[in-house]
Amino acid sequence: MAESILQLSKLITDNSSHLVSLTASRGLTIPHLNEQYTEESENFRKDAQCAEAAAIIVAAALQLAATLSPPQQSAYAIFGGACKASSVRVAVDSHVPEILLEAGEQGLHADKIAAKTGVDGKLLARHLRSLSNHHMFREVSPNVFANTRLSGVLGTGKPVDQIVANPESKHDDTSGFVAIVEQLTRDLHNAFAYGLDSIKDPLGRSAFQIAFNEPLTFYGWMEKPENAYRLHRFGISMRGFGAMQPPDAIEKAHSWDALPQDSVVVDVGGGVGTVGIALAKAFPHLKVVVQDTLAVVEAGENICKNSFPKGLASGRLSFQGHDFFTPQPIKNASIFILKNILHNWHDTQALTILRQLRGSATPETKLIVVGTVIGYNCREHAKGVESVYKEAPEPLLPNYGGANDMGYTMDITMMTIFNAKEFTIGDMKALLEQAGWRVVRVQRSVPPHNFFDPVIAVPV
Ligand SMILES: C[S@@+](CC[C@H](N)C(=O)[O-])C[C@H]1O[C@@H](n2cnc3c(N)ncnc32)[C@H](O)[C@@H]1O
Repeated sequence: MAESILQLSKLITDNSSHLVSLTASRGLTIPHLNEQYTEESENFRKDAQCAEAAAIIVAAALQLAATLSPPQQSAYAIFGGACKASSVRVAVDSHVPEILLEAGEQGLHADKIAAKTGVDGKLLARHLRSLSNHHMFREVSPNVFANTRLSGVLGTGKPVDQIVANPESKHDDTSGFVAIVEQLTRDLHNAFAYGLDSIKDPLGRSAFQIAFNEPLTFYGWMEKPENAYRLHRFGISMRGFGAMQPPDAIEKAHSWDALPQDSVVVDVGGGVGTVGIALAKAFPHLKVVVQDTLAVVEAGENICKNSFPKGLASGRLSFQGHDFFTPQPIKNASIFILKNILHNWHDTQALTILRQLRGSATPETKLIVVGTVIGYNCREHAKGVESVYKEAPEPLLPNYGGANDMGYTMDITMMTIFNAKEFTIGDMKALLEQAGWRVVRVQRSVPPHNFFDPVIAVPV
């Protein structure tokens, strides 16, 4: 026990020195916790060595806390998470991060914050104080609160008057992160309470379906006219997830350069073409086809007419309406991409999607599945699969523990909404094999970029 405390402390001190000297030598800055958040403040983490050192420090600090805190308190922090989510919802729906951005360093009294949106100042102060205990907001003097980096990311950056006058468009033209926060803490939070009911449900309904007494799937529910705001916000939240990934991630996911001239790359369920456009721009020798539902590809084509008209005109990029549960019409693809698709579907439906692609694959076609690969929390690898992943050093959990929690949260979220999952490499191998694909390589990324993990498979 004493030895593990010393090992963890050493990881913290060694990597802190490493991080400080790396950033100094590269002219990068580590932001202060109490600074207002800016996108540029995260620049140091774009350096892979800095990102790794930071991840090790965080993982070690959290493991040290778990080791030394009374277990009841550590457990309380986990099972009491609903209270914190409730406070976040109060803060975000009351536009507190935007109000405090305008208030600046000295902060604002909770009564004045509350007056801007008509909530109760005394109750609001208690929510903000509870969050400030985790450095989300800070109490600069009794009942006076200011932003920190953590509360800053909960704000859209828009003027408060504008949001209050037009709350329905709060998320328009934003990075999408606050749309994710609102979606999770408003709608999905109700569904999370029904996880136990779902795993016991003889009808196999998702927790979402039980909570909302809804026979439709989550997507079907969002398409109801009364959920127009939710559907709109969902689209923006997808952009938010995209923004959390490194911008050149798709370019690094495969040796695109090595593909012969005019190789056909099909992004199946490619949305409005975010990946397709990036690939066609970076690798003009490819022919990229983005497939999705008709309404989505029409929207994508319109976006592309503005952002990349040359791609459309030259035929390097095209959009095609296609239902991925039906036979794949492109029979000469070098690459099929499935990015963030399989985790939305139950295994039986995911299997259909994969089999439709297998049915149209040539012996040389490769399938690239991109999403989160959930790490086992033990040091055991999937046999027969080349895995490009740097495990965290002992005595940390191999997958960086608490420094790498988002994938696990996403997994439970997918279970809650869709009865679906984020895949471990074992799950992925098994599913792909059933559909006639063999996994040959997994390229997992070190936190925080680890929900963009390409899995390469070939036809069996
Ligand atoms: C989570 S989004 C992923 C989009 C994109 N691949 C990305 O990573 O940004 C899932 C996509 O699947 C599309 N989709 C849903 N059902 C589909 C179907 N039956 N056929 C084709 N696309 C579908 C949706 O329209 C949406 O664009």
